[in-house]
Amino acid sequence: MYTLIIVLIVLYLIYNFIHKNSKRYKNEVTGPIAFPVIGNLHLFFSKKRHPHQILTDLTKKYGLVYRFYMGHIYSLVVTDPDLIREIFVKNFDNFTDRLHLPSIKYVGGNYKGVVMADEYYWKINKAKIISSFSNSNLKKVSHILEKTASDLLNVMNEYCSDQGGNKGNWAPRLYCQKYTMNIVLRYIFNLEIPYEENVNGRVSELIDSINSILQILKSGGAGDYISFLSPFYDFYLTHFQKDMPKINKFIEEIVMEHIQTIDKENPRDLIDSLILQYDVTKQESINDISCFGRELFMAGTESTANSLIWFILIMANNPNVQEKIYGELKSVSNQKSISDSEYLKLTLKDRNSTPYLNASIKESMRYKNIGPLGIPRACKKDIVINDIFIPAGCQVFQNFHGLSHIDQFWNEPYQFLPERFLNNSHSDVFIPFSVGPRNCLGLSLAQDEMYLACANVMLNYKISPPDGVETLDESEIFGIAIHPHHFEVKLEKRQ
Ligand code: HEM
Repeated sequence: MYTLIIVLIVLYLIYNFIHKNSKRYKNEVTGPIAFPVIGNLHLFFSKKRHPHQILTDLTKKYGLVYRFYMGHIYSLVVTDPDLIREIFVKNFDNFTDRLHLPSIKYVGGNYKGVVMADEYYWKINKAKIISSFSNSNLKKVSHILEKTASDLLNVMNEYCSDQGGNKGNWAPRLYCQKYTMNIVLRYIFNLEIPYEENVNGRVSELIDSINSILQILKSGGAGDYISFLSPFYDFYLTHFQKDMPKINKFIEEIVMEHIQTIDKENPRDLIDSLILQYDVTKQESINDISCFGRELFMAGTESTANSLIWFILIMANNPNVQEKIYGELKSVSNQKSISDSEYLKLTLKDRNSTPYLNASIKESMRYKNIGPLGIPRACKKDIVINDIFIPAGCQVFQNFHGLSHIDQFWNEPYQFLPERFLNNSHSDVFIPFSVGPRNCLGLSLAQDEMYLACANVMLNYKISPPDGVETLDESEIFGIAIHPHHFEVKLEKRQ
């Protein structure tokens, strides 16, 4: 009996090996040798290189499009900008879906929200979200952004004036998280968490829960991609994971409070606008609205917070760039007799006058791309695009890290050189928000948040590594959003 089982297992492994490595279709691309069961996942076991770096390294051997098995799932890693547009723009209908994996199912509430929604729900929900975005009084968004950026400056001011009190160096992480979180909270839920509220309190708990949920997406690995482990992983997530219920409770309480206090003629925020589109007597509608709120909250906080954190770190390491930005901002602010904002010296209206800052923000997002592999999509039907066969069920990765770091597209890609964006938008390869109808919904919000925070922080403060430290560590921690190791900076108020 045991012998038979062993023979069957060995036969299966041989079959699986041949199946994965043989070319079954004309025009199929090749890739690294894939092993039975794990496929190419073993290549990620390196301690020195992160998955996005490994996938970019592989382009040297296999080119800008290659096949990579994530466990049993045939995946295509695409670093060819033309092919990315062919797939995600021209053939969008065939690549609308996300992959059905336990982690995506769990985080996306059974594929029903928007970020992790499957094709069916995405089509219904995206229309509702877009209509809510334009209905709600989000036209006031610049006011929300300015107020939140000014709150950030105020806490930084307090820090600076307290420095005599030995507060030590300034750690930007929680403050940047709070900045982006407050924008999303105000924008979606008409809520705010004042900076005076202890950063280690309720908000911090929420941030911790979000971080561990994002950790699930990051490390789904074996449970997601090794088929016989998936049901166990699914069971574990549904029954034992404690963070999602915490976030759900937080969001559901807000939605219920909105339902009770809504003024139908005057929606306060995105949740009110969604409530107007649903029959909220049904629990299912409440679940749907809560799911949108949760997903937007998660998609909109860590992504921009980490982009901002990287910007601050990079500025500390590049004093010359920082001085150049300051010079530009100072001259713009000197030319303004009155500010167009009740809160800030520089606003979104100044963007056209600050080309060097704009270039530096772009370059920081290229240099440290927080979402180096985007959110993969699934291929619906077998298709041949640009002479490349893509099978149904294939998972397609847009290799944003490769697009931002391959010599073929950039001179000195591992140097931080804002000048490269001064006369060239590089919009062919610089696409951190993805392309096509399912690209990032928060693109302009994220860009506005970045601009307001970077412009006003740079105008008001000089940032440098703490005394005795020459440069801050720029190495990356892999996650759903790539982030730096914990760091602190010295803040000096500009006169
Ligand atoms: C630096 C900041 C950000 C970056 C780099 C970023 C990048 C991305 C990327 C690469 C995708 C995947 C698109 C695809 O499937 O091809 C995405 C999706 C999405 N992002 Fe962002 N994002 C950022 C900030 C935000 C913000 C502030 C929000 C909103 C509050 C947001 C909301 C979303 C949503 C809702 C989706 C799902 C879109 C869909 O599936 O239709 N993002 N983002």
